[in-house]
Amino acid sequence: MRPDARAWFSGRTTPARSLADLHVAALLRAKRRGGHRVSVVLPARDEEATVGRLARELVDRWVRRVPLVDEVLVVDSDSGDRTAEVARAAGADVVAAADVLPAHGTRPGKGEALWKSLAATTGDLLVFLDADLLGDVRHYVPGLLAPLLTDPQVGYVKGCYTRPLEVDGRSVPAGGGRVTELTARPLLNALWPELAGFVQPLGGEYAGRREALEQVPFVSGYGVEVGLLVDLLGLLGLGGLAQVDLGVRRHTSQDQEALGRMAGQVVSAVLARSGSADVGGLLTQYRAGDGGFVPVSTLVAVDERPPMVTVPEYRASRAGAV
Ligand SMILES: O=c1ccn([C@@H]2O[C@H](COP(=O)(O)OP(=O)(O)O)[C@@H](O)[C@H]2O)c(=O)[nH]1
Ligand SMILES: O=C(O)[C@@H](COP(=O)(O)O)O[C@H]1O[C@H](CO)[C@@H](O)[C@H](O)[C@H]1O
Repeated sequence: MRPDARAWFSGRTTPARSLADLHVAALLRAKRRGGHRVSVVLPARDEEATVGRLARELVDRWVRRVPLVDEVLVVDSDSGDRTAEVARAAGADVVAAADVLPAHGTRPGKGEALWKSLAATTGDLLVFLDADLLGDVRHYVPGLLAPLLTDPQVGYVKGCYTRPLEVDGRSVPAGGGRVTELTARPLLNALWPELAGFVQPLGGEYAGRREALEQVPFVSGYGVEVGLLVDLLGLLGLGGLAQVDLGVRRHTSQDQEALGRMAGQVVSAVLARSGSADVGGLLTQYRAGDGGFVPVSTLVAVDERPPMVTVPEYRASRAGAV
């Protein structure tokens, strides 16, 4: 690892493996002293099985009992199941991604849901969590907020963790983060070695200051995490980034073909940022059929939304909020 990445890894990685690692009362004081509002955002597509427990725990613990959080918003990303109803019943605010900034239309993808969340929330600090998290994640929100509440130099914080893999309902202790290990990490190490200290560059749990997040584009699909990391490196410098060790992260996993498409989107986002010539953006995978291999092609080209500060309706709403 390059010296700058190693120094960053050593100096900017803090433990938050459980609530025991955190001084929640001090964080609450720091929030009040700084006059912060905190929004937690759950992008959710077809997560009815998991979003309810997660949203309920967040609202009960971090809004009602300990007011570290001011709003929990589930952004319903074109779900076909009861995600919205389940999240609302659990006490979360819910908005359909398609209903936010309707004049700007709607696009599929996680990054679209996250971009829209900037216009549907009020916090100056935002925390993003996947809606398919499993297990005890009580410490995730305070852990991700801690660097933002205690160090004004930090503008963006990524969670890191070990990644058990859930396969057919069985959990194996390692093997998760397949796109990270097989695609994102090799690419990032080659193209932005200063980011080599990030243990989970694609992780879905992160937090940031609105004043930073609103200044960068959001890749509309699964390239959003790698896009944000590279763009916020450019905006804030390595010194403005941090990571917290959240211990373990379990979530519902997708199959290899789906992750292949995800990897295609990540590669497109990286190539677009590395100055590579316009790439085709078409991924062809193969399914084995009785009569031989069947090609299946998917568009993985980068589609991204501009920095939210360039959106007039957003600027107007924020002017009204000041
Ligand atoms: O079009 C999409 C795809 C995914 N997601 C959400 O983004 C998070 C991460 O997606 P997923 O679980 O599919 O990715 P994985 O964690 O398996 O890499 C989850 O909360 C999804 O519901 C979303 O809001 N819109
Ligand atoms: O880190 C990864 O390799 C992928 C896939 O994880 P798994 O192999 O399903 O544990 O998961 C992440 O990547 C996505 C793209 O950036 C994020 O949107 C997800 O939140 C994150 O889970």
